[in-house]
Amino acid sequence: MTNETWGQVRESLMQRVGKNNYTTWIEPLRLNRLTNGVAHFEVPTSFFGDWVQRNYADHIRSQLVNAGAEVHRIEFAVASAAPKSAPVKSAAAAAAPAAAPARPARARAGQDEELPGAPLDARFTFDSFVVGKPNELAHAAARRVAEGGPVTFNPLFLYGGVGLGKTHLMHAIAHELQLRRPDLRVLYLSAEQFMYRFIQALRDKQVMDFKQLFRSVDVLMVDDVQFIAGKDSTQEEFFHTFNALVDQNKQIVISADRAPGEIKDLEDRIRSRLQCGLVVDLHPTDYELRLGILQQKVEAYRAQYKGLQITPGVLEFLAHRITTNVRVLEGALTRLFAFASLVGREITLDLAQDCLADILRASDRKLTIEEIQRKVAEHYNIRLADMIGPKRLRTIARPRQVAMYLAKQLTARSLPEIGRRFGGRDHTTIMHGVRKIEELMAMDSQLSDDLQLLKRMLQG
Ligand SMILES: Nc1ncnc2c1ncn2[C@@H]1O[C@H](COP(=O)(O)OP(=O)(O)OP(=O)(O)O)[C@@H](O)[C@H]1O
Repeated sequence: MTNETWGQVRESLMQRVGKNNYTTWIEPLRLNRLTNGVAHFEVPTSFFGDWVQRNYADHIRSQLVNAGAEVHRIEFAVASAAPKSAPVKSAAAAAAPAAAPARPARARAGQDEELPGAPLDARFTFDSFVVGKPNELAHAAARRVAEGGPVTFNPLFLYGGVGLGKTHLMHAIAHELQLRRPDLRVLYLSAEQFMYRFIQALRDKQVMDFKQLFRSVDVLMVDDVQFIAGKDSTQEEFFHTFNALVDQNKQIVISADRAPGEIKDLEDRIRSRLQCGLVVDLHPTDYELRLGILQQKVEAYRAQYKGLQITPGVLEFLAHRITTNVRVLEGALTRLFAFASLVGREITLDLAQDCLADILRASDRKLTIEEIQRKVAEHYNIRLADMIGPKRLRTIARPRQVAMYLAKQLTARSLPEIGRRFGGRDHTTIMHGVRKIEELMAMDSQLSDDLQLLKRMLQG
């Protein structure tokens, strides 16, 4: 196997494990050799090797096999030239991907000490972030923090499903702060990196240094905080760091894939602290936002692929069909441009359908009414059988109407078809249920929050 193959495998690993995990754990790996079905990798520290072995070795092996390499086992050994205990900074900083220009978040204004942050992706700025209804509040809050003025809400807690722009917004805040307030010490890292640093500090008996470092920043941004749930000592340390910074009136920005109240195994005191500031939701994208993002990306591609034509309607088609997340949407466009330029053809609807058949098929997954009923029943803690049963008690009838409403909104089923799946009810009953929920939603914010959450879970 060549290093080129490993390069390709790394690309697919990034898709599988997510960008943050990739940057922290995969990028620093160096393929040494492949002999007798064993792939040998160099790692910066033995802790690093253990971690990757436990969490990512299976992924790595299966991607290597997919790329045609004969690999039965993976081994990790500490690189001989590497220092005995490499700080996480070296893992993250060494990881700056060649294709995505990145620069590490550093201490500024005459402070020599480098902060142990993850690299910032130079592409993730406010300029390149497309704002639409689903993300306008998150964007406005991020902008406010990026002004670097007095702290008005602490923390800013951004949450939303996969690939909806949380990391992008956090990097944008960091970039903007570095421009506007170079005097501030801004630290961005993932919760996983926070834990890694902390464990390393424990092992090297440098916990005081760790505490001091984290308490000396002006703006702390921690991505994917759900990662620390269930990790007791890391949670404890995070809690203390958090409190110390809030007490000093330093800004904290947190992101997660769900709201603080929904993160399982998170200590109550942390949960309630996280809820103290501004909690903002990045909603799933709508058609207009997806189209806006595609149009912006196409502009960037035009410079790269000069002369490549794209027929009207292709972007609308993609925005309509690929609804999963922005990362998939971007991936589709990248593939389309690369393919069209290789074969020297215009990007037409036919070409898009051919070249993106797998992505389009995957996005086509149809939500069933049964799935909706099950999720709604779970959410309201009622029995699934009551969804189709005759009970008229409000505690059961209301969730049933919520499920009817979602079935109408999220599937292409007609009212009579929906009625059949709700125990043979008449279509007028379904219509009444849908209208009732529409009316209530306007007055009842709890109900409208419930609906947002259910939609996100069902479409996620
Ligand atoms: N509104 C937007 N405008 C432009 N690009 C966007 C927007 N939202 C997301 N993206 C792009 O989509 C990709 C995924 O976004 P990002 O990594 O910020 O997602 P995330 O919410 O942090 O996901 P994860 O939960 O996987 O960490 C990035 O390339 C980002 O630039």
